[in-house]
Amino acid sequence: MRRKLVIGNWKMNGSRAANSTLLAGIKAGLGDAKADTAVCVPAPYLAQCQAELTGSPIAWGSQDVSAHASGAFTGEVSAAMLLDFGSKFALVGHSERRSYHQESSALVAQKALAAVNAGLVPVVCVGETLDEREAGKTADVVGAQLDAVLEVLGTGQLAKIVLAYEPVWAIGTGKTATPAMAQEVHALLRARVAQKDAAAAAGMQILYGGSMKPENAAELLAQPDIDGGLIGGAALKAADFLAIIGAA
Ligand SMILES: O=C[C@H](O)COP(=O)(O)O
Repeated sequence: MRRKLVIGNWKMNGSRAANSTLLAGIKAGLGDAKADTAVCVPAPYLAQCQAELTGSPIAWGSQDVSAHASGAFTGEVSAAMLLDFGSKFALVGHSERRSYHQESSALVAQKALAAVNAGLVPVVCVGETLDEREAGKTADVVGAQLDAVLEVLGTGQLAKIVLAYEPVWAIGTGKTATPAMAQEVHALLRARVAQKDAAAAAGMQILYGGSMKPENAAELLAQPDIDGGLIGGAALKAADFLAIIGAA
């Protein structure tokens, strides 16, 4: 039985004061939630998460990680640096990184590998655009994005990653994939992982992201291959984030 995992992706939002209020609200309302919980925050706030979340059940992580271990890579943050601040997760290949920063699937795969090698859990994001979906290319697009990662990870490493299916057309738009649409893609992603490592596929947490909110979370999270959520906008309000965690 896979545990449910709900991750809040704050994107480029927050301030020290607002973060404190949000984290305190989440901690206060978490109760005995059954789902695992984490927040992926802008890198400058990792120290704040470490200070305010250590000892709580809430894990934290980054929204990106360098493919390189160290050196002359201005502006990048290495996996070791993220670990220095107690991070557990690193998002890799979020569609906003792929589209605004031209990150290729090959680079995303190298980032996932760097994370795994350092002991971070990469949350590998895949997803198709609306044009790709309407052209019937969803399976090919997400399959190719996944394959790039499967190619670089060695035996045993597949059990150390989390996948997130985020249809690009559903991110921040208020449009959500129907539970059936999301389930179909999650099942095909799991089947593709199973071709390489059946045990890892059976245990792999595959999260859905894209306008998940309290009103639609329960139905999405009830699907057999949806193991949690990667939450954007609704993760910025403690009550909404807690409601989604409660639905998981
Ligand atoms: O990483 C989170 C996703 O991009 C979803 O964002 P959203 O919940 O605001 O649609």
